[in-house]
Amino acid sequence: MGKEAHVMLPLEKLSLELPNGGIVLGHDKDISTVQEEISALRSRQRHLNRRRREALDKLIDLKGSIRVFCRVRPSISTSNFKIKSPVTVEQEKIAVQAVGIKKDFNVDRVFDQESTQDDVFHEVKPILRSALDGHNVCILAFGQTGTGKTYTMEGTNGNLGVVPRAIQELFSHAAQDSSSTYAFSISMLEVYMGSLRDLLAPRQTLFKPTECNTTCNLSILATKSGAVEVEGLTDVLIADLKKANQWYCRGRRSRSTSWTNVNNVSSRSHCLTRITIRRCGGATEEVSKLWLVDLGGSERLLKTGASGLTMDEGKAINLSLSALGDVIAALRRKRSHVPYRNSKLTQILSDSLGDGSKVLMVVHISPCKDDVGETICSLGFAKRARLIESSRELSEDLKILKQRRLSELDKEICDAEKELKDLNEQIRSAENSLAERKKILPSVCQALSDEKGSPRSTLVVGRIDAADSPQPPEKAKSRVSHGSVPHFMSPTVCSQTRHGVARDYVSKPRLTKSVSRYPAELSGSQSLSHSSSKNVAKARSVAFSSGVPMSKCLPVKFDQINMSSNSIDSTAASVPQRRESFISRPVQRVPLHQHRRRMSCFT
Ligand SMILES: Nc1ncnc2c1ncn2[C@@H]1O[C@H](COP(=O)(O)OP(=O)(O)OP(=O)(O)O)[C@@H](O)[C@H]1O
Repeated sequence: MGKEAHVMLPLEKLSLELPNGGIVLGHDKDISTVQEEISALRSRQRHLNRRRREALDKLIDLKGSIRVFCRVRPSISTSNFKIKSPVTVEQEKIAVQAVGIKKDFNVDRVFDQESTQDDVFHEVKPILRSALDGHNVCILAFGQTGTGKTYTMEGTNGNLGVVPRAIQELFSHAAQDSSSTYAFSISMLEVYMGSLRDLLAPRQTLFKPTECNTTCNLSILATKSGAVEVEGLTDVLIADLKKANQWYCRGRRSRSTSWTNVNNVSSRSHCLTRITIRRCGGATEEVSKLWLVDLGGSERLLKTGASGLTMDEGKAINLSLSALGDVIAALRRKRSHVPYRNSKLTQILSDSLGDGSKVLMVVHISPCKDDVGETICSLGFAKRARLIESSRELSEDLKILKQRRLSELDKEICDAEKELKDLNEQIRSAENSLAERKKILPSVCQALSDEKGSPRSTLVVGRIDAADSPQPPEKAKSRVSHGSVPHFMSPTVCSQTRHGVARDYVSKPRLTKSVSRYPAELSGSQSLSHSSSKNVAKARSVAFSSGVPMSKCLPVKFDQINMSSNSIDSTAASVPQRRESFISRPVQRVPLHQHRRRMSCFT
């Protein structure tokens, strides 16, 4: 036997067997170990997610489920000398001082004239996590006309506002969180003169551009579970951030705006953007709504110089804002009846303003002396909203305790998020590694799973009961012409002689393990002389007929083990001893050798 000869060894002899039945290839981990690792990481991820959610809920409850921020618009005075503003601010306090007036207001956070869109969004971000966790969330921009509500919510191209940043944040979180899958959809509508307009409705080409070309006057329905739905409102599933921004821009363009003395592009309606979040984690699906509302500006009609339609629009805005004020007052007094139905605006938001939901109101004020009256009105509104949380005004001691608890919860959330980030990385890399293994050893994986349930060492030589044996693939099946033996293996004269010997073994049950594990006529070269694309199926059908899963065999060069060239035939015919390799005959070396090389690409 020359150096070219090869033998076949069962895979388990070349690798380390694990107690769980898996096989370690080389020094690497096996597939089942990686799978176990992934499931352990996932269970830790679930635990941390639960902890993070609980801490966030506590934090938001402690801070107040209705939070009020105040943003002061930069002064737009063009005159050279600076007029002292009647508004002075601290971190959580605003003082308004003018002739005969001195009022202080407390809010949860003040953004002064220098504040940036980043500063505002930084404070808004935690409440978005609540929306992702399954709570209904409502973010409202409120204030006098021209004070920057639209600037805060929409922003400009270079200075994105809360809505585009929130959408971005939702997608970014969804990409990072491997414990749940998220689906987002967007709807936009405007409450205009007491009726609802669908801002994302398909354009009706028959309308002239100046006419109302979006669905008007939609009606509001309350479902049995208490959820509110706007009948017929377009809800677009947004697959990615790009699509989301496209739809959002489209909705913005459809808004009703007009010129007033106070604002060149004054919104003449309340614009409501709704992001519906569907979170699927395991067997449960949670649906929550994130409302981002740019309220129409409260205005003194004389001041805005509005007349005709613009005046009517202003009146409608003021009416619905006053209805919102009534709802807030009823919630504050914990009234059993909350007058949601007094306006379309409050009706739509009714399931996102009350119990279980989180509300954030950003009140916008002007720094100008001329606007002091409106500033005090807006801050009065903010104060009422804030009082919904009864325990707001605390003693200094309690404030310190509360602050300490808030810091603890903050830290808990940060730690959990940090660990979750690391876990996500680990899960991703483990999943990649699992996919790699599955890609590299498809035949091995298949054979290992096929083999489950049958003892690894049991060998049946000869006829196999069809019910017990794995079915060969269709292609292999078509070639079978002699029972379970493929056509290309139909017995030759020589092989029939040997077959007789093999049959003798079958009749002696105790020999089933000790015989060369491959019957003589199924020697390596015969079974493995196929093209690589077909060899798995064919080799399997051979293995089936021999009772040995082919994928457990790895070819090794003859000279790597010490064995005589004719040992297989001689042992088969004589005393059957356990033998786990066999030698190809010289004439069959080339195909087997080729096969070895092909098989090597799987290892
Ligand atoms: N923080 C800010 N920084 C820079 N510019 C601002 C800021 N706030 C508002 N502005 C500018 O002030 C003008 C009015 O703002 P905006 O249209 O957002 O007001 P509004 O409250 O939405 O008014 P309306 O209620 O009439 O729609 C805009 O030109 C806007 O760019």
